[in-house]
Amino acid sequence: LLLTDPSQVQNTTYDFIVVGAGTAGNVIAARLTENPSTRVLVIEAGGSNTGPNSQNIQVPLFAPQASLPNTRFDWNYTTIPQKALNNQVLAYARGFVLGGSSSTNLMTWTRGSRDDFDRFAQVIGDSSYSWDNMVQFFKKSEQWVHPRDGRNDSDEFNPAVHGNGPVLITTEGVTSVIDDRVLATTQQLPAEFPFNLDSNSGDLLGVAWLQSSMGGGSRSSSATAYLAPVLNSRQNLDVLIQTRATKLIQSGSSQGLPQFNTLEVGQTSSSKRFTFTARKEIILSAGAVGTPQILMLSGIGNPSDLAKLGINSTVSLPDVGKNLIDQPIVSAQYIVPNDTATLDPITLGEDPNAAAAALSQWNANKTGPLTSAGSSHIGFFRLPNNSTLLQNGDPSAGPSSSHYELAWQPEWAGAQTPPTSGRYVSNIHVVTTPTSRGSITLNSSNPFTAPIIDPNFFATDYDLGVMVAAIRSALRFIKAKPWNGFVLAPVPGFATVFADNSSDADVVTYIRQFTRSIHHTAGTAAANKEQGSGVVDANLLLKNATGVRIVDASVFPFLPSAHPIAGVYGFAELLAQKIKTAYNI
Ligand SMILES: Cc1cc2nc3c(=O)[nH]c(=O)nc-3n(C[C@H](O)[C@H](O)[C@H](O)COP(=O)(O)OP(=O)(O)OC[C@H]3O[C@@H](n4cnc5c(N)ncnc54)[C@H](O)[C@@H]3O)c2cc1C
Repeated sequence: LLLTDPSQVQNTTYDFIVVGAGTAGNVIAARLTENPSTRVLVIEAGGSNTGPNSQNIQVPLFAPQASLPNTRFDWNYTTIPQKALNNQVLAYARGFVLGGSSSTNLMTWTRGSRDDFDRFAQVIGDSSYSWDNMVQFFKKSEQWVHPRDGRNDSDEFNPAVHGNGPVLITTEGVTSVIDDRVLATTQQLPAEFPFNLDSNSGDLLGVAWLQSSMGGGSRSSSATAYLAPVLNSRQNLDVLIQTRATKLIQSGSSQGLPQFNTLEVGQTSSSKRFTFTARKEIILSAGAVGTPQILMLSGIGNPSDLAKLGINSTVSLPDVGKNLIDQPIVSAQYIVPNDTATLDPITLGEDPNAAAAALSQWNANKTGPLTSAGSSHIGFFRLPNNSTLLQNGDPSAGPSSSHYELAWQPEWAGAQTPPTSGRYVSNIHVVTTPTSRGSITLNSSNPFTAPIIDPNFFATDYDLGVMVAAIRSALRFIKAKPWNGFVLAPVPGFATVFADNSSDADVVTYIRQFTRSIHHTAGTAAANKEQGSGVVDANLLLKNATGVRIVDASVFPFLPSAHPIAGVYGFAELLAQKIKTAYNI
């Protein structure tokens, strides 16, 4: 049942309570309720993924609008001023809707590398998280569907890599004017930019066709793929939306440890509070911002920090909210001939007729330019082994992991103020193995006050150096022969960086002005095998307590050296199985 007010919930006790109907939360809820005798209550702060404006979270090309601040789908967070970015305050998107950030993200689907997951296994102390074991859970979460335009996609992916799960994965719904040029560049410069048929195979490196979580011409989220098919048919599943978990309440002790089986919820700062009890566990899946916030509101964190806000300590776990990892992203744009069929006439608003025609085509049969997620290709790369950036050690998980990512878009994209006309190709650059760490801290003991968010971008010279290297690498790509006569010039704001004699200082100036978050927040309730550090153990159970497990991006001790959501789904599938085994359900 879908419920919108806590007073509508008929029962006060369930087997499991899941906090957050986001990416991971819906996987857990859907898998646990496969057994009809297991009763699950899900609490979600945001609203429905259907209804007013929901086209923005369905149409692939509208994905950048899905996460805009001040919409009903976003938490509307901002960061504290970022010192390394000229003290800019950045928008910090998080999905506030059924499906969480899987309903609002940019849909890029990358698992990461074999070494990324083997490092997880080592740090968490459990071989379940190794690449070889995770493949079955990746496959359990997704399946390949063919691109919307019906073209032959056999040279765009490897079917053996993909599975038979609910999330739909595909390449762009339409081909683009840059596809041939990107592929020709991989042939011309194969040493630096090799072609990779499917970078979800564990071998991440090289340039691949971009895979996105969409199918049938629409976004595929945990709400559409996992929740919607079972929500009305399973009597043992209740989902309460528009309701926030305000704190965990200690219900007693078990095995000499504080036990948390009771959850307090409310709809506004001053509204009545309700409590629900879990017979077995409360599973926090509120994401890398929400989960540490709930823990700290419950007295779980650094006791002296919490005391300053008048919160009594229940469990001392100083790493709650620490170790925030995010990846910085910066874009560059190039001017291409005005008769080029880029996506700009639609996305920049220059041609309202083209935009209207594209929307009616999408409404009629879910085909056409709106079935593009924006990028055509994505590449993951390593610094050269002799790079001075690696002289103090390699922060990546191993030789199959990346240090940076490049992607190419047949349209204007980036933080710069967009023009209203013209045709462009954009290049994005991402540091995928950053060494900077930020934090989530409480601003107040009021659960309806946003926490203090600090991604702490470019706190290390390594991160800044990798971004410079990524931009220089992208320049070698775009200055290669296949782009001659097509890329006419960089946009004026990128001209200094583009110049053959640009200095590193020029590149850094650009980076400081235009870097944004890619919104891959993770690590704020990290899993760790060491006693005395981290927040959860190898089974993702809260340390020094009983009754609480955490399944979301906050448990990643590192980010995969790619986009994280396929890994979040994979972890959630693995944990659903671990929980079923633990309770014999
Ligand atoms: C704009 C944007 C673009 C991104 N692009 C990509 C991409 O292209 N590819 C990729 O791999 N990753 C991308 N990411 C990251 C990816 O989407 C996330 O890492 C992933 O979805 C996180 O899953 P999660 O389960 O940890 O959290 P979420 O999916 O965010 O779920 C958390 C849920 O908990 C709810 N919640 C939070 N607090 C409370 C509370 N107190 N009470 C009740 N409910 C609560 C939230 O409303 C939300 O529904 C992007 C993220 C964003 C925001």
